[in-house]
Amino acid sequence: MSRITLSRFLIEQQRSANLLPAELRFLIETVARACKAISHAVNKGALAGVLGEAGTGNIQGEAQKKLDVIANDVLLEANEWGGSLAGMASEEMDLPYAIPGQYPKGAYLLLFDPLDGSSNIDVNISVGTIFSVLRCPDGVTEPTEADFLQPGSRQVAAGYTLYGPQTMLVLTVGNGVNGFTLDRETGSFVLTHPGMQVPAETREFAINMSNQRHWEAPVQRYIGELLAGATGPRGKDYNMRCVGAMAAEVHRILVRGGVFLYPKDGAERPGKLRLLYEANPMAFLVEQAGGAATDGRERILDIVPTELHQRVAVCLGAREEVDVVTRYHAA
Ligand SMILES: O=P(O)(O)OC[C@H]1O[C@](O)(COP(=O)(O)O)[C@@H](O)[C@@H]1O
Ligand SMILES: [Mg+2]
Ligand SMILES: [Mg+2]
Repeated sequence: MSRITLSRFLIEQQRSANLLPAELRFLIETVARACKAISHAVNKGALAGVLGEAGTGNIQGEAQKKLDVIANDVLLEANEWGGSLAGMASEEMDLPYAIPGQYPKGAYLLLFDPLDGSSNIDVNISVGTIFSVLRCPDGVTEPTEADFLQPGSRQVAAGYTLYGPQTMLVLTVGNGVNGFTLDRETGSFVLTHPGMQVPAETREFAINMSNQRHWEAPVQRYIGELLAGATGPRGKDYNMRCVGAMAAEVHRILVRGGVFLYPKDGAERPGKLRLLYEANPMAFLVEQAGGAATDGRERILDIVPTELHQRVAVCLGAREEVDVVTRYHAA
């Protein structure tokens, strides 16, 4: 069987499905190249002196790891020549980055979480990069924050790269979800997981149980019913898995099913995960794979953002489970 590389796959999408303008294809290939470089840094770990704290903080008051900063720089550098892009926004940058005037300007905006699950990095557990692509509004050459505040339903591409036992890039351009494994010998991402699908039903959930005291009543009720197992209202036993990196949780769901929740955890915080570069791209992927994604009340992709680093509650994965959680919030 001939191997389909990411480049070949993207060219096919451009030609046959007519889904992919050349500019968007270049952009995705550039992001994939940057992720390869991040993967090398992650793999080297202590050998390259990349573990530990950077000694700085981001806009959200979180201490940055060295790899948060390295991954952000790699993505910026790979993309800052412009070409396909008019601007970028990142978890690790307070403000959006407009492509400087001397470079050609493209039609797209790129948003990313350069290193997701960064508390895992020093203990050699999976981390990822999450990205989302929007169209730059017509006539805008110097995008500002307002230009990035588009609902997730307007994404033209989204994906993540998971740096685990294998490095995998999982992508949607609005035509299903496909997974590519990095072949280190050839340096190519190769299509290994075509047409990924989230089964409608599951017996597995992921949530950080240590926040239980902060959850609202509908989430307490839902998780209580799962924990009650076969003798409870759901009539089956559930298993729990929680990696502490959203990219890994979503990957598990895309491969073998499940549901992941990061609910509202206290009056002062609507959730932990960021809407524009975590929840939206993952919601797009999960929906494209036949699953569902809500904040407990509404579809994540319909939320109109008001801030670049806005947080949101997340419930995504198996449609049946997400429907139950969303119904309990409405009750
Ligand atoms: O440790 P907690 O509170 O459960 O948080 C875990 C969540 O936080 C995150 O690590 C946030 O991502 P960052 O590492 O990019 O800040 C998610 O990937 C993960 O689901
Ligand atoms: Mg993250
Ligand atoms: Mg991050």
